[in-house]
Amino acid sequence: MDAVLKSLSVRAPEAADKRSDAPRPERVTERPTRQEAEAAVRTLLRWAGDDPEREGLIETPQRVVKAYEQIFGGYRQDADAILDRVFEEVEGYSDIVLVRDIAFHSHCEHHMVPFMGRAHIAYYPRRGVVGLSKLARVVDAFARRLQTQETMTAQIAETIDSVLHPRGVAVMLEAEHLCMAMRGVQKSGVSTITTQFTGVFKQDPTEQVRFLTLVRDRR
Ligand SMILES: Nc1nc2c(ncn2[C@@H]2O[C@H](COP(=O)(O)OP(=O)(O)OP(=O)(O)O)[C@@H](O)[C@H]2O)c(=O)[nH]1
Ligand SMILES: [Zn+2]
Repeated sequence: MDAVLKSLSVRAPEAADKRSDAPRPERVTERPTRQEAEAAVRTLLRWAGDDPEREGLIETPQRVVKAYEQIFGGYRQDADAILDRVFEEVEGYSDIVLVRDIAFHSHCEHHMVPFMGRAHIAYYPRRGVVGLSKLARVVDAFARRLQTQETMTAQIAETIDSVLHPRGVAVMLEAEHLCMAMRGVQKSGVSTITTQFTGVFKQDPTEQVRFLTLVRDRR
């Protein structure tokens, strides 16, 4: 079961242990109603300096909430379940499988501003392979949450590792963070690269080089 889904599970307030020496209870997160979410958008529109009642903005809160359902739909997805179908009839194929240039859009957890880029994923199958699209679906399941690039990289690698038990997983994300481009330090065109390796990719630097070479080789 996916840790983020678990951390967002709703618990009754009385279930929390009130003793001061007790371990910290699991976070209680009540999902607000759609009406509450739309009211929050109206507040932000007023905070930005606009009039939420003017014609162009009157339906914007509904649209924003609908957009959030898609953009943050990853909270309602179980990433492990995406990988539950394994194809074993692959004539014993056990060499590298690399899916590169998986485009993704996410939002940074610090500013709720988009960061976007490409994910490259490789694994050495141990017992069959998964559908290639499923790797892209795992990327989306984590991208459609509030994220840091590092966390997202680790979550993708951990999910593939723990569900498929391959001989190794390599994940690389390259992304541009609009919170660095549109605001704050205002540097455009900066890429951030993150990698996470498990198994043979972690143990053997030549496997890392093979992965990086295949990611970079554009012939
Ligand atoms: N490590 C990491 N940092 C991120 C990511 N996305 C955004 N950030 C950074 O998160 C930091 C938040 O810094 P704070 O000082 O708390 O916030 P801030 O005052 O808005 O920072 P500035 O962006 O420098 O204006 C910034 O340096 C962002 O560039 C990410 O995915 N990974
Ligand atoms: Zn940010």
